[in-house]
Amino acid sequence: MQLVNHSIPDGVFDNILNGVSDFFDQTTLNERRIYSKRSPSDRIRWELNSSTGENREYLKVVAHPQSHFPSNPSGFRFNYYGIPSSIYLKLFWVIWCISKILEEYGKEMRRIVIELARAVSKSLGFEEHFVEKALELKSGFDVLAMNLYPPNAKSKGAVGLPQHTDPGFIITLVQDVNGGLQILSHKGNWINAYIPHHAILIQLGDQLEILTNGMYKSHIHRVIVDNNKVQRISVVGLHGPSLDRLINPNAKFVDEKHLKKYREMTFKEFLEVNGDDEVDVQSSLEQARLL
Ligand SMILES: O=C(O)CCC(=O)C(=O)O
Ligand SMILES: [Fe+2]
Repeated sequence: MQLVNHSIPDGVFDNILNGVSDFFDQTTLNERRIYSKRSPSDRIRWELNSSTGENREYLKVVAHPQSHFPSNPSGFRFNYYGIPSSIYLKLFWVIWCISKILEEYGKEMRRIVIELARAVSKSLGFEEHFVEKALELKSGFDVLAMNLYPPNAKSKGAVGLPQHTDPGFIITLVQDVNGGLQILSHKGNWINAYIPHHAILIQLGDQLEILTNGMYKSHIHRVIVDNNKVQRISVVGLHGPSLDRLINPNAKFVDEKHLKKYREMTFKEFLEVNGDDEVDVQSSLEQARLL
């Protein structure tokens, strides 16, 4: 689904995509490596995968309930592991310059997500706050992932990101150039996602599938890079329930004909099933499946 009439000023999209592009342009790979995973408590996480199975660099930042953009010092590491402080200061400066943009973007996406939660509640026949309450979205766990895919000439294969679903309620996505993202249709065909300029792509996440006992399906998607002449940036908002919230198929969707298909887990447990931690925001829908 694409949201076009969203009342978010165009400048918010231009700022975030330019800001993320500046971040990658103004820093070297070695400098960005500072944010490699070192501890599960890190609130900023960088990774580069450059192989036949995945060609993507990303920076993930926790955006809610507490934003960890580097204007908030708890999100920032200083002077560990013998890395010269000049590199820390440079990265701090570069990210600090875009932190207001990230914060503004994160807030706009949350507003959209709450509006969608109300629309989804009504579409399910519940009162409009049903989803917000069931997932405790007020203290929902949101992560922004800033993804950079190389042009085909620089990738190690056709795959930007292998097929997966994303945890959470709703996933928002904006991009600088079209190309690469594909969504699996219910008939089993890969559909190229075309996202108009200044539109937001909305995908459904695992916890909505669990809450509705499989009535709404989490979107299976992947990124293919072999047609990309230029590099592509996407900014993905993973908007989830509160980490401590137990997520269970709602009774309305369970009866003798529709048995409970997923086990009950807190969102945090769900994110940790495969040995990942919450900032990795990896799916474990298959492990949660009972039927
Ligand atoms: O970059 C894209 O188009 C998709 C990224 C994605 O699926 C993710 O970050 O989970
Ligand atoms: Fe994804």
